[in-house]
Amino acid sequence: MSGTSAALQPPADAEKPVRHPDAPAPGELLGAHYEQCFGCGGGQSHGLHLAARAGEGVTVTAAFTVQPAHQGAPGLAHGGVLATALDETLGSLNWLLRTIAVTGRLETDFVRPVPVGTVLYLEAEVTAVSRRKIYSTATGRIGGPDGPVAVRADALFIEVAVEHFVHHGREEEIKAAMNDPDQVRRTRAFEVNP
Ligand SMILES: CCCCCCCC/C=C\CCCCCCCC(=O)SCCNC(=O)CCNC(=O)[C@H](O)C(C)(C)COP(=O)(O)OP(=O)(O)OC[C@H]1O[C@@H](n2cnc3c(N)ncnc32)[C@H](O)[C@@H]1OP(=O)(O)O
Repeated sequence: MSGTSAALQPPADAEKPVRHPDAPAPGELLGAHYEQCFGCGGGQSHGLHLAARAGEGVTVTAAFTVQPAHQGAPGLAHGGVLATALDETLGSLNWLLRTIAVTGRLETDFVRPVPVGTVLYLEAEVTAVSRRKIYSTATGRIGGPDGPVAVRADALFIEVAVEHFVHHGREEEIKAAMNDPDQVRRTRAFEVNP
C-alpha cells in the first residue's frame, strides 16, 4: 500500500521549481551542509556519510551503504535510518534552490527489506514550490541505480532563515558553527542573499 496525504499535494497555484543560476553544476558533489550532521557529515562515526550529487534540473542522486550500526532486525536496515537517508537526500535538493529549509513532513513507504551491506541508490526531485513550501519526492533502489525500489518518500520542506538554527540550536554547537569559517561559507552557499 502506498499513498500521499493531502498535506503533500501542492496547491493549484504552486510553481515549478527553478534551479538557482549559481547552483552546483550537474554531476558535482554537494558536500556536507554541516560536519556533525548524522546524514551527511564526516564527523559522525555512525552517521550515514551520504554523498549527494547535483543532477539536471532540481534533482539530486546519492548513495549510501547500510552498515552494521544501522540495523533494526538482524542483518536488516532500521526503517528510521532509511527514512533518514531519504530525508537527507531530499534536504540536499535545497543546495540547488539556494534556500535553507527544514523538513515539515516526510511520508515514507518501505517496499522491500534492505540488508546490511546493501548500497542504497537514492534519487530526489523538487516537484513544486509554493511561497515557503517546497514539495519533493525521492526513491531508494537496491541492486544498482536501476534496481527495484526499496523505499520511497514524499516530503514538504519549509524555508527558514538562518536565525532558525541560531535561535533553536544548543548554544555550544551554534557558537562553534558561527566561529567556523568553513561552516559559515557552507551556510552561505544555501542562501540566495547571504
Ligand atoms: C553559521 C550559522 C550556523 C547555522 C548553520 C546551519 C546550517 C544550515 C544549512 C542547512 C540546514 C538544512 C538542514 C537539513 C537537515 C535534514 C532535514 C531535517 O532533518 S530538518 C530537521 C527536522 N525538522 C524540523 O526540525 C522542523 C521543526 N518545525 C519547525 O521548526 C516549524 O514547524 C517550521 C519551521 C517547519 C514551520 O514553522 P513556521 O512558524 O516557520 O511556519 P508555519 O506558518 O507553521 O508554516 C509555513 C507553511 O508550511 C505549512 N506547514 C508547516 N508544517 C507543516 C507540516 N508538518 N505539514 C504540512 N504543512 C506544514 C503551514 O501550513 C504553512 O502553510 P501556508 O503558508 O499557511 O500555506
